[in-house]
Amino acid sequence: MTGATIWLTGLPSAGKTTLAHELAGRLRGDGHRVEVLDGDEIREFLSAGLGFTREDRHTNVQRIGFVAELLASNGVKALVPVIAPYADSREAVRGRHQSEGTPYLEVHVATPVEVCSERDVKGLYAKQAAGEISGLTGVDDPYEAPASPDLRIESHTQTVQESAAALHALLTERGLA
Ligand SMILES: Nc1ncnc2c1ncn2[C@@H]1O[C@H](COP(=O)(O)OS(=O)(=O)O)[C@@H](OP(=O)(O)O)[C@H]1O
Ligand SMILES: Nc1ncnc2c1ncn2[C@@H]1O[C@H](COP(=O)(O)OP(=O)(O)O)[C@@H](O)[C@H]1O
Repeated sequence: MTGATIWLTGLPSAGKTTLAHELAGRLRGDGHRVEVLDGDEIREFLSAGLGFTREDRHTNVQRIGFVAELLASNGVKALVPVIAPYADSREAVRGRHQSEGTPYLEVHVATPVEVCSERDVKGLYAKQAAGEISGLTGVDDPYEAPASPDLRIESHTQTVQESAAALHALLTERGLA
């Protein structure tokens, strides 16, 4: 089966992880090999020691992009729910896939910051508001929204199932599902 990297970029609490796992379930049900490269897990091992400076985020995204491409070039659907806030970091990952001839899709989970901060799945927005942390993406740290993603998901106007169905439809359209 053809592998591919599907990168879900967006703010904290946008819905990246939820959608990655929902899509993973659907793809596995259809017999695809799937890995979800979750940002939090990667930061415990592969990117242990990295913080949230621009440089560290870039390094983190390049490492994850490298592993995703290895998996994708071996027939795996690599689903990557990672913020990746900088356009040049994302472009470098896309370029690596292009030069290897490996399919790559960029999905912007475009939930507005107001909705994300209400969801606040991990309590980060509250901590930032209380002055306990700083440098939170979308609040007091940059997020460069993709100019022309393969798909933009408005998760605040859809159920998880509807968003996952839109993602699945994109893969089908590209001959990947
Ligand atoms: N300052 C700050 N800014 C953004 N995110 C923060 C921060 N501190 C901790 N976290 C938590 O770390 C997760 C983001 O890690 P990523 O590897 O996806 O980010 S990045 O691409 O390297 O920017 C992110 O996970 P998600 O909420 O799933 O997006 C956060 O839970
Ligand atoms: N259409 C949707 N797609 C994804 N998540 C949604 C959607 N609608 C509501 N949510 C909720 O938003 C939250 C997103 O959290 P999470 O997936 O952990 O975000 P992220 O990985 O981007 O930080 C979850 O509680 C999820 O149930």
